[in-house]
Amino acid sequence: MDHVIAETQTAPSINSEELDRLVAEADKAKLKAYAPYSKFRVGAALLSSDGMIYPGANVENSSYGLTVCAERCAVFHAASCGARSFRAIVITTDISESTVYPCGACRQVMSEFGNFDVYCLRANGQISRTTLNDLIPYAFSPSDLSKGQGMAEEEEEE
Ligand SMILES: O=c1ccn([C@H]2C[C@H](O)[C@@H](CO)O2)c(=O)[nH]1
Ligand SMILES: [Zn+2]
Repeated sequence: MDHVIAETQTAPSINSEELDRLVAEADKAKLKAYAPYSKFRVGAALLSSDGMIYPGANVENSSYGLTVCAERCAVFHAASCGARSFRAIVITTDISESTVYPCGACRQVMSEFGNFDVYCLRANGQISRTTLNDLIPYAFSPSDLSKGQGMAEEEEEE
């Protein structure tokens, strides 16, 4: 874990063997990216609390806006297999010069399933560790929906 730069105060949620496996799976997933337009390949590997690893890659579309990022692909993959709780995600790109972090849409989608560690891997092997809480403070969350319930009832009464 020496090569991991911690950008958060919290303790790591996974050990170095788990990280190695996730890195290998994310790198493998990146090779399957469908990115003919941007040529920007992204791979992700999401570890569920029951020890399963769900890979994902970005999938682009000729109607550009329909593109789905690697992170959301991994989350939808996992959720559609029944997973609901996660310990960490590793994201990898071909960029060495700087760390690439998940886009806003993916931060929101990941945060639906709580707070977990986000490892961003550079092509040169350097890894930055952060958390969803740090990446998306004040995220809209499932509990926000119930807060609106009272308002809807009040409106009905009028
Ligand atoms: O965090 C990110 C940022 C971008 N992309 C994808 C979307 C698109 O296919 C390409 C360029 O934006 O990279 C991801 O998969 N994850
Ligand atoms: Zn994204």
